[in-house]
Formats: sequence, structure tokens, C-alpha cells
Amino acid sequence: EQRAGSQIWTKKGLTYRINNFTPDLPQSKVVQIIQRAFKVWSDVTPLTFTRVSGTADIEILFASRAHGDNSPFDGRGGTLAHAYFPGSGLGGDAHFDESEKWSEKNQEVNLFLVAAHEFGHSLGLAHSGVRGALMYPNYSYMNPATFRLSADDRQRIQRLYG
Ligand SMILES: O=C1CC=C(NS(=O)(=O)c2ccc(-c3ccccc3)cc2)CC1=O
Ligand SMILES: [Zn+2]
Repeated sequence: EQRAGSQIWTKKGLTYRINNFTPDLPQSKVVQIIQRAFKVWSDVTPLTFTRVSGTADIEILFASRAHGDNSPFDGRGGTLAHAYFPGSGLGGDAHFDESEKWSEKNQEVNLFLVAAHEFGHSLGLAHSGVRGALMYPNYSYMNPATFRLSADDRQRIQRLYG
């Protein structure tokens, strides 16, 4: 989500909490997918991501319609997820629209790709103008097994946290 400002985290060790799970996938799969989505970014920066059960920097939530921030989701289709730039409170948080059908393959909405994109915002990255970049505004399926960050994604995140 394009929230005000483009703050970045001032620490390298970040925490995340998976507050709830989508019923669309086994919980162990959701945990693994989230881990892999963070790894996209920790592979190219000094950042580390640790899962915690208490308050975290990046709070992950699956929700539909109104869900406690002033950006209610819109039912199936439309907005799939949104995330907040670094900061306290909502800052860094990533919300996924439970009205979508989340998948680990190329049916419906691929959770890995959307999570990796949203976590880019959670780290302070705005959208890319480069087609094919992870941070490009429009979702297009890329096989997670062969997924690679584009040079633009890598250069921009390294400019923030290199
Ligand atoms: O910045 C924004 C504002 C609008 C959004 N719309 S969305 O939820 O339908 C969405 C669109 C594209 C992606 C995406 C883009 C590139 C690769 C993977 C996902 C993820 C979510 C989500 C988003 O991240
Ligand atoms: Zn986005």
C-alpha cells in the first residue's frame, strides 16, 4: 500500500507474527510460504526475519472486509492484500484478503508472490516501473519454484538496506 512517507527500519533484526491462518491452505504450508517470502528479501540484504508469538514488527493477518484499519477489503477479486511502510503500530503490517482463494500454485491467488510483494512494502519499497519486477503494481503469475528478484527490486532494496 502506498502509505505516507517512505520510512525504513532502523534495525536489521525484524520480527513477524502470523496472527491467524487462511483455511485455504494447511497451516504448515502458510508458515513455509511466509518464511520463503521473507527469504526473498533477507537473501539480498542484511535483514533477518524471526517469527515470534508476541507483538512483532510485522503483524500478518488474514481478514475480510473491515478488519481494524481504515482500509476494509472488498470481497473476492479487486484488492488482494495491502501492507504498511515501516513504523510503529500498523507500520510494517501485512493484511491478506480472506475473501480470496489463496493457493500455493498458479490457481487463484498465489500466496507466496503476493506476500513477497507486500513484504517489499513492509520494508519501505514503493512500486517498480519495471515490468516483471516483484514490486510491479500488477499481479502476474511467476512460478515460485523458479522465481527470481529482478535487478530493479534488488538494487532498490539494497539502496535502502545495503
Ligand atoms: O500497493 C498495493 C495497492 C494495491 C494492491 N492491489 S492488489 O492487492 O490487488 C495486488 C496487486 C499486485 C500484487 C503483486 C504485484 C506483483 C507481484 C506480486 C503481487 C499484489 C497485490 C496491493 C498493493 O500492494
Ligand atoms: Zn503493492
